[in-house]
Amino acid sequence: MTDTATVSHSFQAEVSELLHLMVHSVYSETDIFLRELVSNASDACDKLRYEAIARPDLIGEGEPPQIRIIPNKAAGTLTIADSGIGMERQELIDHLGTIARSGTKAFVQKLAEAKDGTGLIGQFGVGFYSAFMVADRIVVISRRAGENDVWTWTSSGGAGFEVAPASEDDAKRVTRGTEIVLHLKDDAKKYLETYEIERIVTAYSDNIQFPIMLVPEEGEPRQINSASALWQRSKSELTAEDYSKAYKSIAHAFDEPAMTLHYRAEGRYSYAVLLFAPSTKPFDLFEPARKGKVKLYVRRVFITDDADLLPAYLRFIRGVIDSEDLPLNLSREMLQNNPQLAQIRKAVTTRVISELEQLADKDPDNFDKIWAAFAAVIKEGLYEDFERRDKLLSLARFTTTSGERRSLKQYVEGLKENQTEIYFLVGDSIERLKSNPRLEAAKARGVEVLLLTDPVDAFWTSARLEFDGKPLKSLSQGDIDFDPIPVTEPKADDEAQPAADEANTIALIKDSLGEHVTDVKVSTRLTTSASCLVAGSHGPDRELERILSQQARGARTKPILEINLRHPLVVAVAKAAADKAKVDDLSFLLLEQAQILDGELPEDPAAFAARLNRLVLQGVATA
Ligand SMILES: Nc1ncnc2c1ncn2[C@@H]1O[C@H](COP(=O)(O)OP(=O)(O)OP(=O)(O)O)[C@@H](O)[C@H]1O
Repeated sequence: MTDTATVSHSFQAEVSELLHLMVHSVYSETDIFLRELVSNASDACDKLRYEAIARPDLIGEGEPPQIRIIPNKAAGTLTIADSGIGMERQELIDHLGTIARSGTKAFVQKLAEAKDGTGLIGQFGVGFYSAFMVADRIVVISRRAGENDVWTWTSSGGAGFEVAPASEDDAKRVTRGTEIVLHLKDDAKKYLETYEIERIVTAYSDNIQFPIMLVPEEGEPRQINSASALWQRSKSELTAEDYSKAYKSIAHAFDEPAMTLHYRAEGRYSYAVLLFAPSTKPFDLFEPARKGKVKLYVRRVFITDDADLLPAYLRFIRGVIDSEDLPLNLSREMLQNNPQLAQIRKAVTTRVISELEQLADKDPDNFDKIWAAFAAVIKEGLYEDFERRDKLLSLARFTTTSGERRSLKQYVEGLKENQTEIYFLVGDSIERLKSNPRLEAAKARGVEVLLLTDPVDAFWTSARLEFDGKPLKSLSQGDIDFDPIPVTEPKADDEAQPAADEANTIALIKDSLGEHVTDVKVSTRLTTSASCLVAGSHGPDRELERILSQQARGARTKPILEINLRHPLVVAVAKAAADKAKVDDLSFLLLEQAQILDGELPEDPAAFAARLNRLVLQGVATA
């Protein structure tokens, strides 16, 4: 194989799936293809400007980085050309033949599952491939900055693409960067009209920092975007619409921002900040890498979106930080160890959190959107960011036995007489938690309980936090004493029921269950159920143990069985004292019931079924 031949390649399977959808899509808002291509062109110009800091010859006397849009009615083509970094042969194959971003991969999976994925296209960009919505053939001609070779990539969608050396004419014309020639489908010919192009660029790409030149078939090329770094402008000049557009173009987003933070820090270090919180959740929020996407600029030059400018628990925040005093030639090591960046990170993090606090106060609707989409991420900060833990706790909103989106401040305002702790239960669904027997004593006293169902909840709650001097306590741990809190809803029939003899009953059950539990105790938290399981007061919460053991990250400890002395099943144990087999059956039933109420299986389901049958049949026989 030589470099002079045309070589055919197949698309990665996900790309073929995506293209199939693009080609057959009935999605009406095809305009976004232009935004995607212009934004790729702008990224290419950013990369060139960055590489040229170390190698000024890459730009040299050549064309400054810019983007041109060239309609050609006779040929039926629309060309998007940039004088950016360009791609060499292998880059064309890799970048325009596969999907690298995991977010897009997840997106394609969603598309495959959805019956009609067209709504998803509008909600999440799909980059370069969206051009196949409007074009039936695409030719890409590219020259990497500083290289002699120029390459052509051609595809009509379908299974694959071809890569070949560019023709002499093409090579002469493309001195640096990339030309993307779209052979428009018949129903997409409107994109050859200059007013259409201008409309779309103004709507989606006005904030692109490089000049976007419209090259009409007649007349002179003219710039159609304002090409200003919006974050450098003063707040008073800008409208909500300006910000919304900036968000969409900087974050490649389709939703509206739920929070906008724009300010300039002056002092020891000067920098401009323009940050947004999205109102919807992206697909890659729970990537193990937990990477943020805030872009670092230095004096208007894009440096990287990989500088971790905010802690991982704020990775959903999008936008730009533009420093006046950092050096332009920041290396990767400098990014990690630069004290000035560390300062900026600290100050901006604090500012984002205080902005969220203000939003919660002044614009609860938008705050709720952020909380609904990103609570599970923000709560990671509760065990990671010791310094800001209190602030994050007051930001947090919870579903509780009293309602939804309750803050701890509201919780504390509603504390009952003698209540000194904040109670919570962790589990996997609100419905299941609501029927959890451990809630009974709290319910009888009108005590509010936080119901926590995000996986992260089992982790941060293990950190033994306090709010307003009140410790947060799990109802599935041992040492809860509800007795000092007066009962507001006494259970008449409970009182009427004679209680079983405490010492005797406990001894009987302990003897039956042996190693299956660490202890058997009388419960103060049960009023209607017979039994429940709790962890020791110093061990981990049972839910955390369950999650860790599912991930094979720790063995489970034996629980403590708590029993309700007034429950008929417990009373029956005492009554059956002389019949060891029956005491065993009843004791195990108390344990197994409690396991089932926790959403677990009894250790030996067959033995459980046999036991249940025996007891039921005895009951039927005596009835
Ligand atoms: N005009 C261009 N110049 C240089 N490289 C490009 C150009 N267009 C695309 N690429 C390369 O192809 C890759 C894939 O582009 P694509 O639009 O599919 O995804 P993306 O740009 O990474 O994602 P997104 O569009 O969401 O930012 C880019 O990351 C880039 O490396």
